[in-house]
This record gives sequence, structure tokens and C-alpha cells, in this order.
Amino acid sequence: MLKIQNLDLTTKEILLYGANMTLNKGYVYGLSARNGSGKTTLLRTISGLRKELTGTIMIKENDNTLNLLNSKRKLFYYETSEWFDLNLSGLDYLKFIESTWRNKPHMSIEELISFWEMETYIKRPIKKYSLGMKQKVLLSMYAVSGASYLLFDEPTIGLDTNSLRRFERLITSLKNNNTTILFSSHQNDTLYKICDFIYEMEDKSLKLISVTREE
Ligand SMILES: Nc1ncnc2c1ncn2[C@@H]1O[C@H](COP(=O)(O)OP(=O)(O)OP(=O)(O)O)[C@@H](O)[C@H]1O
Repeated sequence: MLKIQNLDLTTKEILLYGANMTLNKGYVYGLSARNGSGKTTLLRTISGLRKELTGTIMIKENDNTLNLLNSKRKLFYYETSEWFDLNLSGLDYLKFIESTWRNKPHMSIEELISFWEMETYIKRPIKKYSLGMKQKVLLSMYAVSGASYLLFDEPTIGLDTNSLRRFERLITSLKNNNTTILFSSHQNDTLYKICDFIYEMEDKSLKLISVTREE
């Protein structure tokens, strides 16, 4: 599990105060809040891209407590397709992630190219991609990383209805692989139907809500 205890999140203002979060293996969590509440800042903090002075973030596995900074291959976070170098291809990125994270991929590069129908463009430079094409590469990187903890920031940006359904299938298959998933999205997003739990950021704290589905 990934555990956050007593975390303060501060930018120019206090976004969270003494917040706690527990992400258990094999569950999908949504992170819901209004614009500017601190969702991206929280994801950056969990992934070690920024530091907070107060609070702890750790992974607990088999009674061992691991420091996240020393177990980076267990977690994957790639915030936005705006981070891409436009002169590289989607395939360059998928191969790079595969060789850097060195876990057993949740899906192979070949499977993902076929899953997202990326055959015609995956070897072309990213500057020639549409927003949706870039997003499919980004989502594929998560599956190639083979990481146990996947943090997504607004993962459905640029996806059309068909691709959205495929994304839901991908999340279900990652979850069935015992992966822990946390993704931010705006309030009332229909995607929340695939979450088991939702963390709401409100009044500087995180509130856990269990999702009940109609059978
Ligand atoms: N590097 C930074 N320096 C100063 N303030 C920042 C920085 N990054 C974010 N902030 C501030 O922190 C607050 C939270 O921003 P953040 O991007 O985390 O919110 P968000 O919930 O992800 O927003 P959105 O839903 O619009 O994507 C905002 O007030 C923002 O201005």
C-alpha cells in the first residue's frame, strides 16, 4: 500500500493540512476537487517531484516500509503530454520507459500499439501528433512501466468516446494486475464510475468516499 500521513501541502497558500491517504493494492482511486485546489501539486509531491517539509509518504509491502524515493521503479507518473520532446517519436518514449523502469510490463509495446491503433504514427515525431494521439502514448507509458503504483493527472484529456471506453478497459486490466491507481479528475466526471473510492480535497483535507454501484 501507499500511505500518506499528516501531510501539509503548501504553495503560495495552504492546500492541505495534516492530510492522510491510504492507497491499497488492486484498487482504483479518484482524486476530486475544484480547479486550483491542489490535485496536480499532490500528485507531484507523492511522486517526489516536489518536497514538503511536514508529513510522510511511504510504500508498505510485506511488513516492510519503503521510502518512495528509493523505490522509484514502483511508481509511475508522467503528468502531461506537454512534457514530450516533440522531435522524439512515441515509440522512442515507450522503449525508453521499458528500459528505464525495468519491470515486467503490464502490456507489451506491441500489444499497446495494437490496442490504441497507433501503427500509422508511432514511429513519427510527436510534433505531428494530435492531442489524442499524444495522450494514447502517455497512457501506454504507464502500462509499459509495469509499476505497481500509477498516478494519472487528468488522463482522459483529448480522448474521444471510443478511446475513453478503451481507457476504462485498460484501467480495469491494470487493476486486475494488482496495480494501485490514483487519478485526478474534475468533479462529477463520469469516469468516476470506474473508481472504487474517491478522495475529495475539501477544506484543506482529504475525505475518503466509497463508490457504490448499481448492479
Ligand atoms: N509552482 C508553483 N508555484 C506557486 N504556486 C503554485 C505552483 N504550482 C501550483 N501552484 C498553486 O497551487 C494551487 C494548486 O494548483 P494545482 O495545479 O495543484 O491545482 P489543480 O487542482 O491540479 O488544478 P486544475 O484542476 O486546474 O488542474 C493553485 O493556486 C496554483 O496557483
